[in-house]
Amino acid sequence: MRLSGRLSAAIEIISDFEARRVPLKTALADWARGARYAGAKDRAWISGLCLDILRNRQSLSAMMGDESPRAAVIACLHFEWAISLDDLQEALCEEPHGAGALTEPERVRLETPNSLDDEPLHVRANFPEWLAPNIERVFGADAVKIMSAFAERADVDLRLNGLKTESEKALSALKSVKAKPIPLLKNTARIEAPSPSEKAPAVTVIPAFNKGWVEVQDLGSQIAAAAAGEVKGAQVLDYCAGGGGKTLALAAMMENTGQLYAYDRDPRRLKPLFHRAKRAGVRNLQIRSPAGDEGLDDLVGKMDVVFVDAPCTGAGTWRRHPDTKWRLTEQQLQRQMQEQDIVLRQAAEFVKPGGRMIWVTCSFLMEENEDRLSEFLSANTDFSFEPVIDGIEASNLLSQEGHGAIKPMITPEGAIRLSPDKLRADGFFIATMRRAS
Ligand SMILES: C[S@@+](CC[C@H](N)C(=O)[O-])C[C@H]1O[C@@H](n2cnc3c(N)ncnc32)[C@H](O)[C@@H]1O
Repeated sequence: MRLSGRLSAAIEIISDFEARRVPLKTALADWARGARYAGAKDRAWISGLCLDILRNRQSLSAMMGDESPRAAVIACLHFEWAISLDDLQEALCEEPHGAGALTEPERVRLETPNSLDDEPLHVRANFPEWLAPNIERVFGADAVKIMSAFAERADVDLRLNGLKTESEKALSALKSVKAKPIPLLKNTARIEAPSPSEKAPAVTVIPAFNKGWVEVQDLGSQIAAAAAGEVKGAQVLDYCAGGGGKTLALAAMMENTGQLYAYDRDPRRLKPLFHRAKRAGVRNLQIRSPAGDEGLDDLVGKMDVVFVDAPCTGAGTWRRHPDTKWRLTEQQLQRQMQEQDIVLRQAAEFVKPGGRMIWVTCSFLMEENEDRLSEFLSANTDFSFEPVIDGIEASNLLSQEGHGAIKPMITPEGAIRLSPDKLRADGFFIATMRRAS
C-alpha cells in the first residue's frame, strides 16, 4: 500500500475505535477483514501509527486545534513520524485512496502548531480528563513529566532464565534481535523500541525462546518478582498467577527448590502456564486450578510468601496498550478496587505467622494501591508494611546501579512505585506486608 492508502486506513480505524470504544486490536482486525490487499508490512505500519496516535491523542488535537481523527493522523505523521508537508500533501491528494487535500487551517497548524503550555494537564499529558484528580494526587508537580513517559513507545524487555542456561549464553543467542543487558537487574536484557513504523522483532520465533532460555517480561514485572526476596527452599503461593509471567520468574529465583503453587480464580488463564513451565525447566510447581479437585484449603496459614499480582486497571501499561486508557471508565476503576479488597482478604489467609504477602499491581493509582492496603491493614492488624527494597536486595538480583535507580521510587510506606520516566519500565506498584509471628 502507498502512503495515501495507509493514511486513509488509519483515519478509518481511529474513527471506528472512537465510535465503538472497542480494543484497538478489534478495530484493526475489522478493518483488515475488508482490506485483503493489505500485507503484513502495511498492517504493522498502520497499527504502529494508530498506537502512536492513541498515545498522544489529546495533545495532537490541541496542537491542530481540531479534534477529528483526520487531524490527529496527519499531525502524528508530521510531528511524530517526521513525514514532510509535501509528502503528506501528495498522499492526501492521490487518487483514488487519498483522504483529500490539506485544508488551509491544517497547513497553518502543521507549520505552526498551537502551544500546549496553557492546556490542562490531561491534554498535555494525554489521559482521560476524569482521571486528572487521581493523577495529580499521585504525581503532584511531576505529573506532566511522568505521564508523558507513559505516552512513549515501550522497549521489549527479556528475562534470561537461569533454570535453563547461563545469562552469557542466552545473551549471545539473542544477538540477532540486538538485545543488550540491563545493568540494573541481573538476568535481564532489553531490545530497544523499534522506530515507529517498524514492528518489534518477534522474540518468540527465535530458538533461544523455544528452548526456554528467555522470557518476554517487562523490567518492572521482573523487579516485582524480585521483591519476593530470598525464596530458595520456601513455600510460595502465586495467588493471581494468570498466564504465569511472575510464576516463572519466582521459579527461577527458587532454583527448583521448595514448593511453588500457582492459582488463579479463572482456570482458563492458567492454561498457558502448563507448557510455559515445561519449556522453562520448572520442576517445583503445582498448578492449582479452581476447575480441579485440590483447591487451596491445605495451604491456609502455611505459606512463607504469598505473591498477589492483583487484578487492576493496567494503567501502568499504557505505553504498550494506549487504547486501554481511553476505554477505562470510573465504574471500571471502582470495580477493580472492590476486586482488590476481595483478593487481599482471600490471599492473606494463606500467609503463615511470620510470613510475607507481596502486593503488586501494574497500576500507579493510589486508589488501587495505598488506599486498598491501608484499608486492609486497619482491619488486619497482624500485618504490617516492610520495606520492599529489603526483599529485592535479598533476591541478589539487584546491582548497585539498580539500587540507586530504585531508591527515588520508594514511597513513605516502603513500597515502590515504578515509572517509565526513570527506568523505562511499566508503572508497577509493589508493597510487602509481613504477618506477625
Ligand atoms: C494481573 S493478572 C495476573 C498476571 C500474572 N500474574 C502474570 O504475571 O502473567 C491478575 C489475575 O488475577 C486473577 N484474579 C482476579 N480475582 C481473583 C481472585 N479473587 N482470586 C484469585 N485470582 C484472581 C485474574 O483472573 C487475573 O488472571
